[in-house]
Amino acid sequence: MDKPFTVGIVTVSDSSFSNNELDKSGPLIGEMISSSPGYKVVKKTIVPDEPAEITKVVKHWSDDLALEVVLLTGGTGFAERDQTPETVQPLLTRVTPGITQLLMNVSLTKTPMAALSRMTSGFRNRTLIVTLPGSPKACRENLEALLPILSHALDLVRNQRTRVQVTHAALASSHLPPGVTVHQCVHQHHHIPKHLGKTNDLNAPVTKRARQSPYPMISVDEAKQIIYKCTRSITSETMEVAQDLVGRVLDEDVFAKEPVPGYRASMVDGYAVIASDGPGIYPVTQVSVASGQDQTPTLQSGQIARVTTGGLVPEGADAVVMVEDTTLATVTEDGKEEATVQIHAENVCAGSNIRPIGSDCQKGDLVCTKGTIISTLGSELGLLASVGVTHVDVVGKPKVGVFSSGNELRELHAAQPLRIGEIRDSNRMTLMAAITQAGFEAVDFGILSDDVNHIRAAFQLALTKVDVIISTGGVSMGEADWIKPMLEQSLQATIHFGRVMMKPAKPTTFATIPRAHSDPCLAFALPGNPVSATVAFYLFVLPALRRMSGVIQYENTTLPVTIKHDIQLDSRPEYHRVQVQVQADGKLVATSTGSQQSSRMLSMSLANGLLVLPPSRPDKHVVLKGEQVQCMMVGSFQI
Ligand SMILES: Nc1nc2c(c(=O)[nH]1)N[C@H]1C(S)=C(S)[C@@H](COP(=O)(O)OP(=O)(O)OC[C@H]3O[C@@H](n4cnc5c(N)ncnc54)[C@H](O)[C@@H]3O)O[C@H]1N2
Ligand code: MOO
Ligand SMILES: [Mg+2]
Repeated sequence: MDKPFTVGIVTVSDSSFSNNELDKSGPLIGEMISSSPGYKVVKKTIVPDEPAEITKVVKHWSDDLALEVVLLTGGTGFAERDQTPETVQPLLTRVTPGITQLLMNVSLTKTPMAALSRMTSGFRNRTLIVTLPGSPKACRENLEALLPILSHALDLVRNQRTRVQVTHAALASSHLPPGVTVHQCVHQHHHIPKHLGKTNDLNAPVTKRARQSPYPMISVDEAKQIIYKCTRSITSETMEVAQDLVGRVLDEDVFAKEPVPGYRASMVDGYAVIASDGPGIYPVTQVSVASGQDQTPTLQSGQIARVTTGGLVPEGADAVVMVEDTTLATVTEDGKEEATVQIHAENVCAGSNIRPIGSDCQKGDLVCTKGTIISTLGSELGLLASVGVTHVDVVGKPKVGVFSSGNELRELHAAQPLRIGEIRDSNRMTLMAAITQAGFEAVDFGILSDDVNHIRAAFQLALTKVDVIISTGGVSMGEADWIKPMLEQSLQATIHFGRVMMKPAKPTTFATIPRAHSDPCLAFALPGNPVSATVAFYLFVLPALRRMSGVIQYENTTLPVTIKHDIQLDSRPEYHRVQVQVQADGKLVATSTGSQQSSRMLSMSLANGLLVLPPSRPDKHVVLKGEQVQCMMVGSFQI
């Protein structure tokens, strides 16, 4: 059985707020919902007829708690304090006039007085919000009308099936299509695209294209959060403990397979003794150089054994005396061996200079926890090797497909010289290198022409081969910018955002493309301008790839740097390319790489950091030489 739909109930009423006993509608709705299978009331509250209070609870329940339904009762009438509909309406990202009309129609069949109720309904992202009248009777009638369609409506949202996919059969039964699991669907889309207008129709002529972008401009932080919500780690795989494990993230707790040391080992070069024998001259009856042995020899009282550091301490011996605390007494006839040695050390304690079995690590001890990154320092690899762990489960790594798009693009290595209007495809070169350098597999899907069929076919192929697709070009307002409409109209993708308030890379687009037999594919449709594509890669794609491979420990590290000259601020928050250097006094100083045109790859090639500059304000147009600014490091320092 699917998990129940989560419901929150808000009673909006000044009087019920001051005396909770007066609230009859809230409990009634709670009872009706709770007694309907498939729902769970997870939140209930009473607020006064105050827009700020209503807004706070609706936003919190939908944005933070992600409830699937919020039902409000009260405040829908004509009294001056009745402000529920006008408070809720601006919070909605999509209205559902059909639901509002259904409720009104049902109410009107009961009484014409229903016309005096101002119900409203709609979605705030994935939360359905319905304002019901305040009277218990009207609430009951409305809910009776709503409940028969509610679960289907919520099912569509939860599973993100599109209108095309919703057949009458699907309406009659709430079962999912074959091959599609609830799990897949739930993770498929997290955000309903909030188009401000109509996206371009793939079949429409240029005369019909939108002249304003229908995609709202969101902040970089919002964009990152959206991406992270859609980002899931790749299924784990078992790998041999070896160098190529570096950078991988353990997907299991790992326990020692063997104790370390596995035998009583000497900590020093010297003589294994029986501590109670005390100082004196003793025959050297055994030699134990650190090496494999078939059995443990035994030492009798009155004997000593010569041992090396890490060598096996014979049975019976309980301490090792350092060679420095002994002298040679006699040698064998051939003069090649020690016959007897004098032990000078006094008051030797039992156990001294011996590492007992398992004293470094017991068999079964936890040595590495799930989530550990096998670091380049190699210490985790050494640890695993030391305790006999030969294989571990690690989080898989996403495969990344890369396209460039644009009729003007030519392969660098193409035989013919460029014709007028043509340029070299540099984006694939940059991105493939950056992906590989970051430790991910990059699959080259070549250059796409600005032809919708070509673009669609290439994406369809990539969907079968990779976990993440990065395309560049074709995402802005031009007549050949087909990527967004193609994603939505041909691949039923959800475009989670299509513009970000930043410079460069404003038209950065992020979508998830559903697939029948696996998780949705993440698609980053980056702008064509080479610098825009590169910055967007470091800012959005790389952290997502890392998360998919289980790395959540670090991303987009920023450091405070001192700028070496004035920099003009842009109206958009800007990622200004700089070269960061470490001064002799340890201070980090940043020099701009010059003109920041998003076409100018030179501004990127010299950079190892991106200054995170705020947008200009009337009182601040420039950051001055000597000011400290946060800088996102994308490369290493020249020290
Ligand atoms: N009317 C508007 N025009 C533009 C806007 C806008 O908001 N309104 N946004 C501008 C911004 S900002 C950017 S960034 C670009 C993004 O354009 P697209 O993503 O649609 O990319 P294209 O139009 O295909 O190409 C833009 C530019 O980049 C060159 N390019 C493309 N691919 C490559 C490649 N693989 N290697 C090297 N260079 C490439 C292409 O030739 C163009 O010069 O849109 C602005 N326009
Ligand atoms: O955002 Mo665009 O990337 O300025 O050039
Ligand atoms: Mg364009």
